[in-house]
Amino acid sequence: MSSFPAFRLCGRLLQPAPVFSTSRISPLTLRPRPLNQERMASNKVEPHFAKGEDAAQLGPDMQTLLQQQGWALDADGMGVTKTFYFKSYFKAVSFVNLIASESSVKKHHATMTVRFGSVDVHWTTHHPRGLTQKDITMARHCDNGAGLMGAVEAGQGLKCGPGP
Ligand SMILES: C[C@H](O)[C@H](O)[C@H]1CNC2=NC(N)=NC(=O)C2=N1
Repeated sequence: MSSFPAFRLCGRLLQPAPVFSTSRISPLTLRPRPLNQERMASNKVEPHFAKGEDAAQLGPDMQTLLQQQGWALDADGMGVTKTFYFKSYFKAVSFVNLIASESSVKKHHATMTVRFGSVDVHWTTHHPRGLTQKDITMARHCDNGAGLMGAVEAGQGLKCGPGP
């Protein structure tokens, strides 16, 4: 049990975690193991295109998404993810509905997490497994839709603050 005080933010119980805990110390090296993010950054993940996709054609479009549009590969390179930020919860939900509408048309559906002022979006293709043209098309649709909904830069989105 932690001896640090716990408090609530946005309904979540927050407990400060020590930077290094003994469970993260390797008995062999006595050095802390890297945090998840560090591990992912040092492990270069490559896009994994689904069987039957033209990787030579999709590759450059994928690189544009990753290098210029703020998308990131997920841990196994089978999907792409991006967080969109909004000034209101209503805008965030409207953005989700915009994507949901196009998803019905294209029969391709994102995993989306709506927060107070942001939406996490993840695209992947299940059959065949990997990244496809559909994921790229829908990711672009998200970028266009975010523009229409007045998405803002990270840090400018609506944040959960202390109540009155
Ligand atoms: C039959 C139906 O079209 C498929 O199951 C669709 C549904 N929506 C989907 N959405 C996404 N993101 N990936 C898929 O592989 C997928 N498959």
